[in-house]
This record gives sequence, structure tokens and C-alpha cells, in this order.
Amino acid sequence: MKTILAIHTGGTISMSQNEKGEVVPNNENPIAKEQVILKGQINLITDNLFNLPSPHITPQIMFKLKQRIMKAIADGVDGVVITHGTDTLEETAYFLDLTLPNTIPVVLTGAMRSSNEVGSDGLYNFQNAISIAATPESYGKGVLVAMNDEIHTARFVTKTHTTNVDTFRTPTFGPIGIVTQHKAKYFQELIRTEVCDIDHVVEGVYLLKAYAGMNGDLFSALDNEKTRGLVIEGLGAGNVPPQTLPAIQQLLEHHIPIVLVSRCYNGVAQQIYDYVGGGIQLEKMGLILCQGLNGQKARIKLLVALSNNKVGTELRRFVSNAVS
Ligand SMILES: NC(=O)C[C@H](N)C(=O)O
Repeated sequence: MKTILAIHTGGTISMSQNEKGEVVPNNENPIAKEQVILKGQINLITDNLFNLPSPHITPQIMFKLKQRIMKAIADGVDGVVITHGTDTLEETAYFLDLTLPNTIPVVLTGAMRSSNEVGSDGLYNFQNAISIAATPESYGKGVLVAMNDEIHTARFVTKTHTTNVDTFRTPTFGPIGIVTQHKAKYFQELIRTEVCDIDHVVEGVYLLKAYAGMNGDLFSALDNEKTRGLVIEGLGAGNVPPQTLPAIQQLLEHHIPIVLVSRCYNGVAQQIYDYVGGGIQLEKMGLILCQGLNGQKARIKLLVALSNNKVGTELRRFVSNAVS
């Protein structure tokens, strides 16, 4: 019989609506003891590790979660399910994808409607995640995200809607599989994995979004000493307004690695445009163009790379390409 560990970390899936209609955390996790699916066929063990709304999750907390999963792997569990708030779920999922060995299925899930709301999706998603974690086909696919009958890779999935249960999408590539009647069916393979073990997490990795008319003020506001790295969500295929360039250059002169992604929902940042502030100039200046990741994922990747003490060409190689 397979042993699946469910680690609960909080989020709407663990919350309830009160008489005023406000969604609030519970002391007792309402779904922690529930197991409808695969009852008698798997041994489900539970760890209520945290009870946090996901905006309270930090990279330090992600690191504690990674350590807990490493212990579970060493103890011989066959799969791990993590319940998590959806706001930062994609960041935790990608952090774990980058830092855990790809040995057993690790599946994150959450809910858009709290436990006592009509049409609550929490228990349903939790059941699906258990079933995915117990499926032999789920091995070797990296960390997975199971929401609303779809299975996504941690690397590319993103939250796209504030409240709709169909919020998690994988732009450009699509989901890796689906769940029907609580059974996982895969129709895409994981392209590759890149595990990068870390024993601590650095601070001071920031994310800024470019906008029409942006100037250097926000870049200049960064403390050169405290800033370990920066991700810029550029415009379109990876361009920034020209007024930002002197301040960006200043940061580069302080040897701060700067990663460029696109603020677009779909597509990749590339050296296409040769005008002032275009991707070609940014690449020549020394920015690392990262293909395929959104801003928050690129920030996690840069943070993991820096926590692994990567520098120079190795940092550039690791951060630049998430696709192939
Ligand atoms: N649906 C959710 O879980 C959203 C909630 N604010 C959280 O991330 O904790």
C-alpha cells in the first residue's frame, strides 16, 4: 500500500466563510481529516505544518517546506500532496520544483472557494491531488499543480483570475494532463528538470514591472548593498523605456544580476528590437534574458541560483533558459 503525505500550509482551502461573508482562517483545518478517494488503498498521513494565508508565505517558509519534504523522502513516502493558498502557490511550487530531487510525485493544490461555501472546490481538488500523487505516471514530471481537473507543471503554471475556479493556466504550453473521475491522464512529458539544491535562502531579490513612461526612480531607490538581484518585467518581447537605462546601468555597475522577462501573459523575452531600451541593447548591457518564465517565477529562479552561490556564466546559464 502506498503512503502519501498530505502537508497542509493554509490558504482558502483551509478557511471558512463567517456570518458576515468574510473568508477567515480556522484553527482546525476542515479538510485535513477528509479522505474519500482511495480509502483503504493508500495510507494517508497528515502534517498540519503551517496555517497561513499564502500572501504570508516567504521564501524562508518555502525552504522549511522543502526540508519537510526531504525528510519525508528519506522516510520513504511514495508521494506528497501540499495544500496551499492560491495567491503565491505558483511561487512555492516552482521553488520546490527547482530545489527538490525529482524522485517522487509532489503535487500542490488549493481552493478558490472556502470550505463551507456553496460549490467549494477544496475537498475536490484535494482528492484529485491525492490520486495524482498515488499514480505511477506522475513520477518524473517535476512538481505538479492540480486545480480544477487539470495538471500543470510548477514551472509554467500561473494564477490568472482573482476568484474563478478555473484560474490556473499554463500560457504558451498548456497543462501537462487532466483528471477525469479522479484519475490522472497525461498527454505531455516534462521537457527537462534542473535541480539546484540549497541550504539557505538569500534576501534582497526584487521584481519590478515596466510601464509606459517609466523612469529610473524605482531602480535608483534600490539599495546597492542590500540588493542581491533584480528581475524586470519588460514590455512586449523584452524592452524598457529609455529613461530607465541610466539607473539600470548603475545597478549593473554594482554587479547586481538583472534578469529580463516579459510582462506579457504569453511568449518569451528575446533580443528582437534594436532601438534604445530594446532587448538587443539590454542583452549587450549584460541583462540576462530569461525565456518562458513570468516575473514571479524568474525571481524564484534567481533567488535559488543566488542561494546556491551561482555567479557569472553559470548564473546566466541557469537563469536564462527555462524552456529547453
Ligand atoms: N484562494 C486562495 O487561496 C487565496 C488566498 N488569499 C490565499 O492565497 O491564501
